[in-house]
Amino acid sequence: MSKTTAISYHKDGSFTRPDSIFRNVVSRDPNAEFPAEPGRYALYVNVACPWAHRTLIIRKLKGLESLIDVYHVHPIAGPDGWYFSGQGDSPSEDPLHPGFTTLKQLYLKADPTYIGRYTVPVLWDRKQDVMVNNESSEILRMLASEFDHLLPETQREGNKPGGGLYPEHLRAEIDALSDQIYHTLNNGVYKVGFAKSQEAYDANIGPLFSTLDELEARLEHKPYLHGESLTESDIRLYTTLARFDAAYNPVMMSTRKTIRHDYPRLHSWLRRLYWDVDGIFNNAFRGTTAPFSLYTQCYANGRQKIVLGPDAPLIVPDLPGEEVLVPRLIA
Ligand SMILES: N[C@@H](CCC(=O)N[C@@H](CS)C(=O)NCC(=O)O)C(=O)O
Repeated sequence: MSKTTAISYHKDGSFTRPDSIFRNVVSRDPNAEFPAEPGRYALYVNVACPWAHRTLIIRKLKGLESLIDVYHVHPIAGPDGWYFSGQGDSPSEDPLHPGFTTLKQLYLKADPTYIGRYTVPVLWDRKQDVMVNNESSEILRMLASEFDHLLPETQREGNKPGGGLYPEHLRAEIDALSDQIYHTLNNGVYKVGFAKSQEAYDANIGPLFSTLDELEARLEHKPYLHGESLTESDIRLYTTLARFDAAYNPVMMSTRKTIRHDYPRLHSWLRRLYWDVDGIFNNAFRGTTAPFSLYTQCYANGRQKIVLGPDAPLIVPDLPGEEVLVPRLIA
């Protein structure tokens, strides 16, 4: 099957996100096409990207750092999209394909007929030299469960309090909440911030804040979205809330409220994950969160490119730092 997808971001002024195309799975089954093996897979990420952020969180939360490599592209796109810059954490070329300087080259190596967006995250199989998957929700799930036999007992899902990140008895509830969070928040902030018509903006801003209001109420009697323990839904919400006051509110026009001023329970939930005061998350949240000012800068850049146009001035708003956005929690 030829892997093609629409490149266009907009339909009638509304931002649309095409489906990811590479959808293979890594499995704990040693006979699978992509069996979980130490050192075999690598993740390509952009530290500013919330979808890639999901995969960085789960890699650290599970303690998979020595089993799965990470390669960073430059956080701000070049003329050909994501590229390796040799600056900060980004190598000057693709470590697995010397000479490749863009993610586009990696996608075309995976499929020379590919026409579509060159998105992060990408999970790459070094052994067969192929792209396994470029859909963050699926990579999140694979990394959460399929490498467990390579990890110490305490890191395995079945041995986690509450039955792990995606326990059988909560699956329907987690899927339903993830779906709502995806449409109104994870992707909702893009539908608002990248709207190209007042109608598209108006249609999406209400559902975004209704979901935040609902989640605020939901946390009244429980520390995490589904009860006493962290689940997949918390990870999926975190990547959006960590960027909310730094980027989605000031740059992407989700201006009605901020997390730190208007949502005390969500704010305290965010600070708890971020600071990991009980040391139960292997610093997976703060340790994978970029400097907040980078989020501001990257979204200002993205909105200029996608909505305002290259001739518009690039203005990056001034914002407070970590000490105001997520004040430190002491154990
Ligand atoms: N559904 C994908 C979406 C990934 C995605 O859209 N990533 C953005 C960065 S935040 C990207 O790479 N965009 C490049 C482009 O649109 O050309 C996932 O969740 O993995």
